[in-house]
Amino acid sequence: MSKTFDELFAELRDRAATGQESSGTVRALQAGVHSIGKKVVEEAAEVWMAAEFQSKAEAAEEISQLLYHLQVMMLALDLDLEDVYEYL
Ligand SMILES: N=c1c2ncn([C@@H]3O[C@H](COP(=O)(O)OP(=O)(O)OP(=O)(O)O)[C@@H](O)[C@H]3O)c2ncn1[C@@H]1O[C@H](COP(=O)(O)O)[C@@H](O)[C@H]1O
Repeated sequence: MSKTFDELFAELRDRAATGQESSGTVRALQAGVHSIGKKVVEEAAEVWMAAEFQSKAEAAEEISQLLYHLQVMMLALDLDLEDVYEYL
């Protein structure tokens, strides 16, 4: 089911609060900022490649994954949406 950026962030914050390792988000947070940072860079590169060489739908999927990993990084840094929106 699709969701908005804000809805995903609320869901990930709830997942983090449970601490259940069945959640990939919890495992990513346990792995830490260095590991999350590598995923951000990896997904950013996949967005670039999809934009240049793949379909719009594939680019959209890669963009969604990059947004997810950016949100995980925000949680790792204890940043709220407002902390980021302030700069938009
Ligand atoms: N939207 C996402 C989402 N986007 C991307 N990802 C992660 O990003 C990975 C995609 O990376 P790649 O395409 O590079 O695939 P991969 O290299 O095979 O993945 P890894 O081996 O690195 O895990 C996926 O395997 C997920 O781990 C996501 N993981 C979770 N969500 C959503 O987050 C919510 C919480 O999920 P859980 O924490 O897993 O319960 C749910 O609504 C999920 O739909």
